[in-house]
Amino acid sequence: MAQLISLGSLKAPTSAAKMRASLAKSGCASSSCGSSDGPADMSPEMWERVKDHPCYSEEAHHYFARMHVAVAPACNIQCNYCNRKYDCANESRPGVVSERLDPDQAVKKVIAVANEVPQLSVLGIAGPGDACYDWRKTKETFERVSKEIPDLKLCLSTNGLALPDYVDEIADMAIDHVTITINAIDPEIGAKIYPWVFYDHRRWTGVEASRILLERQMLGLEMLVARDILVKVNSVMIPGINDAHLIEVNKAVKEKGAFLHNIMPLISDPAHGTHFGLTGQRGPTPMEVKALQDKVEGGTKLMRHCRQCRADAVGILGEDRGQEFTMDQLPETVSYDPARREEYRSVVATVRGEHAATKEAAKADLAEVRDAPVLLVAVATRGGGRINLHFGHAQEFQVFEVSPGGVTFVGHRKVEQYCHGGHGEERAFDGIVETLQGVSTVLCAKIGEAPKDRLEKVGIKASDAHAFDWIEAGIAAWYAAEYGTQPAMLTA
Ligand SMILES: C[S@@+](CC[C@H](N)C(=O)[O-])C[C@H]1O[C@@H](n2cnc3c(N)ncnc32)[C@H](O)[C@@H]1O
Ligand code: SF4
Ligand code: SF4
Repeated sequence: MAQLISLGSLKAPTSAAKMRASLAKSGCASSSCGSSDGPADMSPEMWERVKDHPCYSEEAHHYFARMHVAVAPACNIQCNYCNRKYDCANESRPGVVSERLDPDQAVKKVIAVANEVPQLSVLGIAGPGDACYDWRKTKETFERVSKEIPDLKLCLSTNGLALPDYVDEIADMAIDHVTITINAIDPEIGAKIYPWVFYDHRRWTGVEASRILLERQMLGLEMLVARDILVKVNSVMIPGINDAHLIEVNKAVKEKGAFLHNIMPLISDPAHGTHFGLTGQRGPTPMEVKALQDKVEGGTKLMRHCRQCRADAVGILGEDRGQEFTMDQLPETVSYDPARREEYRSVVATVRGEHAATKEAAKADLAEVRDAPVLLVAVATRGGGRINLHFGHAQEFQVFEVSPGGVTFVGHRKVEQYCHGGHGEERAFDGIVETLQGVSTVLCAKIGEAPKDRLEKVGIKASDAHAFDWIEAGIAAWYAAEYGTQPAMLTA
């Protein structure tokens, strides 16, 4: 299985033939092995549209990467949580960029990344301002990239105010995925989030501003759905302002046909210079986010794996390779070579087959279901769907809920890396313990005795007994060993 682990590291796979041979031996050499038609709750046609999009499919994010190009700096509204002037190269947060690009530079960067990052499947424009308000640059970038790399999926993110003006062009350009940020459907609540909007040549404030924004967001959503474009709705969860209200937002966007709802925690820090940062508005804890997400289950399908990326992020979700591709590092001229991306895709098709097969096998291998607890398990992974990262190297943990009913992904939690070869391990460890609130066990590829004992003292077990297992299968095996009951169903 060593070759598969090298895919799990998500560096460019170098020995596709070896990997296929290994899979053939295990009786799973074809991409049709397992459920290649996708999850049971999705039609095969829909699966085809999302299966390579790391944000629209939780399963795809183990294998595929996105990149954002920061060509849209201007914005037509103000949100109380956003300040695009504050920038830090080490920070992963929406609206943050190291350099703004013009469409020429963006095309060059996309080609350079596509040549180097074979996992790349999506090009997104998420600001740092608004992709629709800065439409001329968004459009030119997408049109030119599509000519060079026609199979790259195009994706944009907008507050929705200018969206209805461009829906027809969006459809003509085959942009299949659009994200609208909708934080409230009640203008009174919206007024606490948006101090002003700029619309129809003038600035609007207060409830009137939110009413206009809301009407335009809903109109844009309806127009996109009518053209069969997949819409993801982002909502920033702001405790005490719109947290309880997001249940209503979820219902409303479901009625209008949104495909996904992404409830994201407010990131708030006085140093960012935002209104909320300065007034001390806090963001929710991971457990508060989970509790809200659990309440809206049954409404619009939830995205739980969003990493709240920078507007110039590059790579697999959770890793950011943006600093490797700044303009000053790119060659004078670039030309697209599809070979590595093509090879990678064929390898992933095979590996996915095996992953699906392990789940099918686990379903078929049901043990008697007995009373056993519902637990949260945190997994250290570098991608590829495996438990393949050292505890001390994790910058985030993927969290799964496990019970006799199954294994379900519930979110990720970012942490400061424990081992950094310097001071600060104490602080990092305390942060990890706080972030892992509610988690009973950590599964990782390796963990030292010292951190393991310290975790145990605060009631968190840690184990590397399932190193390099597929994540869900590893969790299921761990659970079966601990509680004598195999989870009944494995869901991604
Ligand atoms: C930078 S925006 C770009 C797209 C567009 N301007 C918008 O707001 O939808 C990308 C996403 O990040 C969210 N965002 C920006 N600042 C945030 C913060 N401080 N905390 C949480 N989410 C934030 C926005 O609400 C939006 O959903
Ligand atoms: S709409 Fe987007 S870019 Fe504009 S202020 Fe809000 S979060 Fe920032
Ligand atoms: S911010 Fe969320 S939805 Fe956007 S690219 Fe990152 S993970 Fe995907």
